Amino acid sequence: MTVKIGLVGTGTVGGGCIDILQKHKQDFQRHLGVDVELVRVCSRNPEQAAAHNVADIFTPDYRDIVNDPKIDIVVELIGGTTVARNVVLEALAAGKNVVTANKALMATHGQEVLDTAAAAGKEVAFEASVGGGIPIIDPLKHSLIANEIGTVMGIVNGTTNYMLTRMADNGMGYEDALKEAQANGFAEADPTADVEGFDAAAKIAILASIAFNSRVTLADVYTSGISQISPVDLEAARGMGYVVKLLAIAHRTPKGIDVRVHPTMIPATHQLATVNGVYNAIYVVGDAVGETMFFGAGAGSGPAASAVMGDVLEVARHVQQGVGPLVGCTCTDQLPILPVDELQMKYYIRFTVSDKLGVLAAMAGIFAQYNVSVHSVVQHSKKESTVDVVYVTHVAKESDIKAVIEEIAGLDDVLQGPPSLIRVEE
Ligand SMILES: NC(=O)C1=CN([C@@H]2O[C@H](COP(=O)(O)OP(=O)(O)OC[C@H]3O[C@@H](n4cnc5c(N)ncnc54)[C@H](O)[C@@H]3O)[C@@H](O)[C@H]2O)C=CC1
Ligand SMILES: N[C@@H](CC=O)C(=O)O
Ligand code: NA
Repeated sequence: MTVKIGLVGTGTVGGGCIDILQKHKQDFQRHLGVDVELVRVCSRNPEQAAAHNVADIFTPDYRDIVNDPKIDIVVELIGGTTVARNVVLEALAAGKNVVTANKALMATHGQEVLDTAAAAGKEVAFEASVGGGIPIIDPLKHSLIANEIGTVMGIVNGTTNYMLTRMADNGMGYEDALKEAQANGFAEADPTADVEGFDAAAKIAILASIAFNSRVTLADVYTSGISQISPVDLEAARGMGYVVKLLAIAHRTPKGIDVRVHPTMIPATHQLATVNGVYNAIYVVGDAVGETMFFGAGAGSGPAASAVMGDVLEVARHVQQGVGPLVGCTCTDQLPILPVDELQMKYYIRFTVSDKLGVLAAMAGIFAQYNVSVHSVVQHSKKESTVDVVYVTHVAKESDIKAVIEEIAGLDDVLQGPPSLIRVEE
């Protein structure tokens, strides 16, 4: 039997999938006994289909794919939560299996998608939605299933990791680093999702849902991106023996799920500190297995297409064997989300202030007023009349830190808007 594939989206990831299919179709038959055929592709860019030699099966309308009775698997690679949601839900309702790389969709409408799949008796696979080419969803759903997972955390956005690496190691400016990441096909259509942390937040929502068997959505994740981070912070961190990474963190705690994304200072010796460029790494701790770490390219055409095609072949195998969905939704529990204000950690905070007598004393008074103990304070001259003042605190409560920042930001001699705030993990 030939399993027929319809592909919606022929951009970075879709194009990579077409390339893999064309290169390895015979190998899939020989090694796996799986015969797959790409029968229709759809996008807003017919020139992409032509560039991948599939102009003859191109359609501009996704309904030509979801309504085609001979198609077994619909691959959604357009992104976003509007048309993509229609493609996925309509495909399932029409009795197709679905493979998607869409973390925004799975982190916001995951329950609806999985319920629709269950009602239709079809599969939804989304390995590429987290960590690009790194296998992480499949290990959580299969190899690690015997564990109670306590922690899943890591670097899950290739764009920002690439930018932070270029800024720290090559002194590159923020805008230039972002342009490079976009040119490499790492960034989302709207890179705000990357730099403001929403892409990483969607990914940790997906991972936390699977790891803790409890639905976590994008809206549950406290999110802060890298747009306030400047090379000054990266340099200051280096001077203290730290590196700055955008970490996605999810811990199971007695009070609920602690889930967040924010720039984080980690010691230069930490196992995540050497994960650079577009690479991602996800650290998972289970009660039986202990510590595990998954590493690889988190974005880009080949890595993402590798994960998508892995799902396609697995689902195609099930279609060929006539077996139904093997693993559907695993969210059996309803754990609360821990409010971020309850966090207790160390903080790095940089303010830009006028170089005037009395400013530092006023700031010190505010720290003391909220019982936030300062570990170190360093003053860096910026221009003649302004200075950067960098504080590192002892362990403090998030709500107290917020109050300190708000009050200091209100002082006349504090110049910038929000200060640079980086949480410190030891
Ligand atoms: N680029 C990457 O490294 C990775 C991307 N992803 C995800 O994969 C998905 C696709 O991303 P990219 O390939 O990077 O995007 P892209 O922007 O390169 O390609 C998007 C494709 O969707 C098509 N499209 C957009 N709206 C459409 C519509 N209404 N009807 C039909 N086609 C439409 C476009 O014409 C284009 O062919 C997204 O969900 C993204 O989050 C996941 C892992 C890595
Ligand atoms: N924009 C994402 C692409 C993969 O999910 C990233 O940079 O990691
Ligand atoms: Na993956």
